[in-house]
Amino acid sequence: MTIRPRRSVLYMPGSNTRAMEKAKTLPIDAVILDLEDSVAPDAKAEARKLVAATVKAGGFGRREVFVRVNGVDTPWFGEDFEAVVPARPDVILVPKVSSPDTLEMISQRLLDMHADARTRIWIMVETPLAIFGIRELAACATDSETRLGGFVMGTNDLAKETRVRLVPGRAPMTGWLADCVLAAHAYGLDIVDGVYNNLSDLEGFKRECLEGRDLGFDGKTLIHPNQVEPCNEVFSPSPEEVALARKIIATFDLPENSGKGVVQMDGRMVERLHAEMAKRTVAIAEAIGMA
Ligand SMILES: CC(C)(COP(=O)(O)OP(=O)(O)OC[C@H]1O[C@@H](n2cnc3c(N)ncnc32)[C@H](O)[C@@H]1OP(=O)(O)O)[C@@H](O)C(=O)NCCC(=O)NCCSC(=O)C[C@H](O)C(=O)O
Ligand SMILES: [Mg+2]
Repeated sequence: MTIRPRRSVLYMPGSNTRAMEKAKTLPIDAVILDLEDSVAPDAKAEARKLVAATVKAGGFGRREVFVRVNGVDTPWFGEDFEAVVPARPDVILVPKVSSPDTLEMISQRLLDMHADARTRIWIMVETPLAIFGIRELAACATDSETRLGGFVMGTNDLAKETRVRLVPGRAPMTGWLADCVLAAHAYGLDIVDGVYNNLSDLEGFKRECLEGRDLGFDGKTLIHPNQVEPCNEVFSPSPEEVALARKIIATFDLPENSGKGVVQMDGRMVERLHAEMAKRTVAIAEAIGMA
């Protein structure tokens, strides 16, 4: 089983050369070089050039490289796309996508530009309409031409659009988050949780990481290097979980269990579905260098 870990996904403004260089030294799974909200209108053209050159130059190692372009309804989208696609990032992240039509338009554009086959499209889920239509958006993954690879939650924009408050525990939003996780995983997509704005509150941040992990997110988007370590810790399996996973796999590999769907192990029921989950845990551990 091959798995691409996406525990820690760090945003940085595409206008900030120092941050983009620093990202190459951080233990993150992915970077998002941002051309949208963190770049002021007057700085967009310069940032676009800088991001295209940074992606082309490479040096991010095993870290996956996302570029967040401006939304399709903005004056910058077309030029962002023209500059970023030839640079061949792993992912182009498109904000404020609310319907499959937009996704199809983006895919057609990639096709017309003969984009590198490995470049995927991810979308930010951050409008009320995207939440209403999340299943239809996720179902676009069944058409490989859309290149849809996953979702990133935009919890700040969701709060802005709905007037929901970003309170500890996120109770007002939990139903939406859970629906998005369900839709993503139903169609084999990865999904990454939104950001935690208070970068000096690491306790609150860790609590929100745990919340996201327990809801089924694959990782969390981050805004500052000090969030990386606690995030990786929460979204990595513990050594005990990996050891248990190996034991479950080994138990089902025993010749006497070959025909069994369920066995008893250390006083608990273990089914083949647990062996499948265990294989995923081990694959993640291997991918992050734990095993
Ligand atoms: C928030 C910040 C502006 C704070 O920056 P700064 O004041 O420079 O912080 P520090 O002095 O503590 O920085 C220490 C060193 O770390 C580097 N740094 C800081 N942030 C990053 C980063 N994100 N990536 C890489 N490196 C970073 C500094 O350069 C310092 O390095 P050094 O000098 O070598 O020691 C800043 O953290 C920041 O800009 N964060 C990202 C903001 C961003 O991208 N926002 C957009 C995404 S969030 C979003 O849009 C939400 C979504 O759409 C929604 O709707 O929810
Ligand atoms: Mg947003």
